[in-house]
Amino acid sequence: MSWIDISQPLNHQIAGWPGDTRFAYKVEYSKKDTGSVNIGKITMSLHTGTHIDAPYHFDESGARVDELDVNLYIGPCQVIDVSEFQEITADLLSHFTINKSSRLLLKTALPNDPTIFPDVFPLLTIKAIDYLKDQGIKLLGVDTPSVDLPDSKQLPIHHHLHQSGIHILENVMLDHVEPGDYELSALPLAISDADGSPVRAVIRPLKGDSL
Ligand SMILES: Nc1ccccc1C(=O)C[C@H](N)C(=O)O
Ligand SMILES: [Zn+2]
Ligand SMILES: [Zn+2]
Repeated sequence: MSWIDISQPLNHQIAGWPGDTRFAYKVEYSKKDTGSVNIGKITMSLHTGTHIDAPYHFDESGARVDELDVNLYIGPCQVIDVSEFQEITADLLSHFTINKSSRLLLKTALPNDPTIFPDVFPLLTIKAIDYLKDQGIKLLGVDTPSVDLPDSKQLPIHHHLHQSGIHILENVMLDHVEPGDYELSALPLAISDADGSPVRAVIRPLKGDSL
C-alpha cells in the first residue's frame, strides 16, 4: 500500500499564525552565484503548517524537540471522523472503538484549507482528554492550527494533554482520508532546544492483523 501525504504544503500561500513569522523560501545563492548549485533558504515559525509541539512550547521546563522520543512519531495510528461535532467530548469518543495503536488522528469539521487561518475550530473537552489517556493514547493529531482557542493564554488543553502524557501534532490534512487503521510517520527535525518542528506527515493503510 502506498503512503498518503497528510501534510500542508509549505509555500508563500500558507496561512501562518496571526502575527507570527510567515513562511518564505528563496534561492539565497543561485547556481549563477556559486558556479555549481542553487542553495535555498527558508524563514518560518516552527508552528507553521503540519508540525509538532514540544512541551517547552507551553511549559518553560518542558522537553525540547531533541529530547522527544522519535518512536512517538512513527508507528500504528487510527484516524477517526468526528466531523459532525463542534466539540469533541468523552461521550462522543466513547462511541468509537479506539484501538491500541496509541496514536490517534482526529478528522474534525474544519475543512482543510492551508491558506486560511480559521476563526473557530472544534476543541476537545478536558474529560475527552482523560478518556484518551485511559485509552492509552500517546500522540494526538488534529487537522486544526491548535488544540486550544487561538486567543487562549492559559492553553488548558495543551497543558492537560501534556499532564496526560499525550503529545501534540497540529495541522494535519485528513479531508482525503477515510477513517481506519494506518501506519504514521511524522518525524520532527533534529533541532536542538526547539519548541516545535515542522514535520512531513504521511500515513498508509494497515492490514487487519498488523496492529
Ligand atoms: N505561533 C503562535 C504565536 C502565538 C501564539 C500561538 C502560536 C502558535 O503557533 C500556537 C500553536 N500552533 C499551538 O497551538 O501550539
Ligand atoms: Zn504548535
Ligand atoms: Zn499547539
